[in-house]
Amino acid sequence: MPVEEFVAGWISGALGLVLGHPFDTVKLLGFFKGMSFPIASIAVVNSVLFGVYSNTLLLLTATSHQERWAQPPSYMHIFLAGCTGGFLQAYCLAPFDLIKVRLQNQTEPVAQPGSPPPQYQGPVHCAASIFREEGYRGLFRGAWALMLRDTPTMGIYFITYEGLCHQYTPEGQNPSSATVLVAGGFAGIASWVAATPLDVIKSRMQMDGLRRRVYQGVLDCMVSSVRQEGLGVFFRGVTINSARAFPVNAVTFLSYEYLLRWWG
Ligand SMILES: CN(C)C(=N)NCCC[C@H](N)C(=O)O
Repeated sequence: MPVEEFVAGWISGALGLVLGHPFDTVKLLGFFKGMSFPIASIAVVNSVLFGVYSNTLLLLTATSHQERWAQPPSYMHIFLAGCTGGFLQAYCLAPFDLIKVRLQNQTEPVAQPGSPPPQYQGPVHCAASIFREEGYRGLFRGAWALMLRDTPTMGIYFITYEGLCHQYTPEGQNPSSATVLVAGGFAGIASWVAATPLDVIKSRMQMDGLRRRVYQGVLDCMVSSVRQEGLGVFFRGVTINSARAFPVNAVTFLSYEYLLRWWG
């Protein structure tokens, strides 16, 4: 099994994250102290996404990454490989994402004098407290919503990227840097527009259980959110998600492609 894609996915995910960090911080009005935890987690998750995507395509089409521009796979194969990568990355992402959401939501924009200390003192303390108070399954709270969010959206992500690259690249050539940047940016936007409804539900499920359980499951969370706030709830954060997605994914795909060309 080729491992370059895992390593390239690892590095490119970390680079994208550095660029997206200011947007992530604004998104939840929280202050996510330190970047080592998000970099480590996104790097692992992106490595799984890109590594599984590329190896699934290799299984389906018997073409390696280097051969794919000359012998493009079908959109069905790209979609299936993207969905497989998305499903497995969601499983790895679940505990990291839960910790990120819990830490972001507990932090006030401005600390009030005399206010109680935060419940979680950092990522490791947060993971240990969730494990102690909510059990092993607590670490996977919201994982179903995350898998529902990421499986189809990663299919959309890779179809958009590969489709735009092919559209703007002469037959048999590698896409130019500008094409990779634009295609990567739009792939990020398309995937986040598709992901936002379940992203909202996922975050609510992850915060559920902190004090008491409110939702019975993903469907119940969807129904009660729509009842209370209307359909607009599914588009909460879509603008900031898209603004963040363009630069993050442009850089992610550019560094991914260049690392693979450099090693190939
Ligand atoms: C949930 N969705 C839509 C995605 N994960 N999309 C793929 C982009 C991944 C990239 N690290 C980012 O954070 O934008």
